[in-house]
Amino acid sequence: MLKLAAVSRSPGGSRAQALWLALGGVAYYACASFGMALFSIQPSNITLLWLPSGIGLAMCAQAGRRAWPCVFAASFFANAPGMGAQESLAHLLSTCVAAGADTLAAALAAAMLRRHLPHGLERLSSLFTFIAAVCLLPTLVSAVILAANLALGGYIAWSASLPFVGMLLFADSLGILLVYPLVAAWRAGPAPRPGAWRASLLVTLLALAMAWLAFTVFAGLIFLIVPTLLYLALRGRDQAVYVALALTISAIVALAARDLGPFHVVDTVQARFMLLSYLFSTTVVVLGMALQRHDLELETRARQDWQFLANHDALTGLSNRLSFMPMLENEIERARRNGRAFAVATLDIDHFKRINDTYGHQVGDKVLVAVAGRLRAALRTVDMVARMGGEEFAICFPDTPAGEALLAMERLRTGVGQLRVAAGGQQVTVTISGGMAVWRPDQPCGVDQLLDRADQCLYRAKREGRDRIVTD
Ligand SMILES: Nc1nc2c(ncn2[C@@H]2O[C@H](COP(=O)(O)OP(=O)(O)OP(=O)(O)O)[C@@H](O)[C@H]2O)c(=O)[nH]1
Repeated sequence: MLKLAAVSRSPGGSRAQALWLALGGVAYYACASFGMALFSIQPSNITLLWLPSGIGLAMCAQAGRRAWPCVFAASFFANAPGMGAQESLAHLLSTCVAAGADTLAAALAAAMLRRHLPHGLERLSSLFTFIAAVCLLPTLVSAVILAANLALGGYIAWSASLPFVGMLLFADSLGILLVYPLVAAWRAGPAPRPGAWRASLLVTLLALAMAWLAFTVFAGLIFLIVPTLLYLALRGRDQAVYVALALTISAIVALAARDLGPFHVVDTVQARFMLLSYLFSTTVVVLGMALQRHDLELETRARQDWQFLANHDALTGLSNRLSFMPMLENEIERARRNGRAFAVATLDIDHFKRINDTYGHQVGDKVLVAVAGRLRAALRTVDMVARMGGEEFAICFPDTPAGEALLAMERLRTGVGQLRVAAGGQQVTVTISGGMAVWRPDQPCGVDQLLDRADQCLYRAKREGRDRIVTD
């Protein structure tokens, strides 16, 4: 699963941020200049991949408004030669509008990221929100402005503006999709060990070699790049995966800019191989993702099982002491806030040792399960019952005055007395003794003290002859 952290605002001071912005600006300018040279389909000069959109987003997500002038300047200087900014005032204005649109897209994407994915691209389920809100929407706004600006400036015909918007939308979104995860993973994760890079490097080289061969020898190889990168996505470290993805996609776009290669097929043998490769890669990718999801489900279920086992008694399924104590603590907090009383009881099966000694441990266990079942069935859903250990149980009656809780305890005592547990040909009956303490707002006390008071009452019930409830 793709797990990414957000590009956060750095607490590292304004100096570090200035350096970050300067580096971002240079990277923006370099990628934009190279992009126009490498990734454009000649002679239309339409850029197929605009990595600066991702760099601009990372800069704005990191530094907010302070990044805007840097993005604007980097975009302006990258666009200026192509748009002839120095030739006339009109061209200068068009270049400014283009740089403004790029800055707007970056700022908008950062704002959408903060609003819709404050923790970044953390889960597979947030990928579609990321694509729609952070990639497509901001780039659509800038693409429309850019296309209109170019048409108004006479750079392109109005009839070409619509396909131009479509191209920009994809090119800019792709830039965000490739750069943002890379930057986020770099800033969030620990630096990978050199050894971890070796395997990733080999797979990256394999993907790059496939891209080159697809454009020179066998077109269908283009589709086999997908399962190769999927292997890395499922096995490699985040940083390595995003580096490989960015490099491979950039290489493909750069190769395609000169010659459409595998995307321009006339040879039937090549076309059939492409078809098979496409079907194979689609199957592998879908299967891989489905298996990944299945693995995650198993992991989640195992974690839930462990959590249940840690908080519950394995024999009776009731909560155990470990989970009962914090529940009781919460209840005390709640009662303190509301100024309401509530009751706590501890109860114990009478002469349980005798049952074990007479009928054996297995019957003793059956008695414990039967008593636990009766307690759970007779109590309200809001009441909390736990097996505290051995044959001792505890109950918390939230928001319940002493009289009502005592009635409930008496009902439990009678109910348990009516239980019949089969032991060979015989029927075993049991009784319980209980001690009850009431937490009152005018006499507040802590968890240990409250349970101790209930225990003292329980001892009294035992001393006074068992099969009874005593309250303090
Ligand atoms: N079968 C079974 N017995 C258990 C379990 N946990 C504790 N016991 C037994 O429960 C018995 C508790 O005995 P005692 O503490 O002497 O209490 P008692 O016999 O119920 O006597 P009073 O509480 O004074 O009425 C011991 O024999 C323990 O071995 C369990 O999970 N299963």
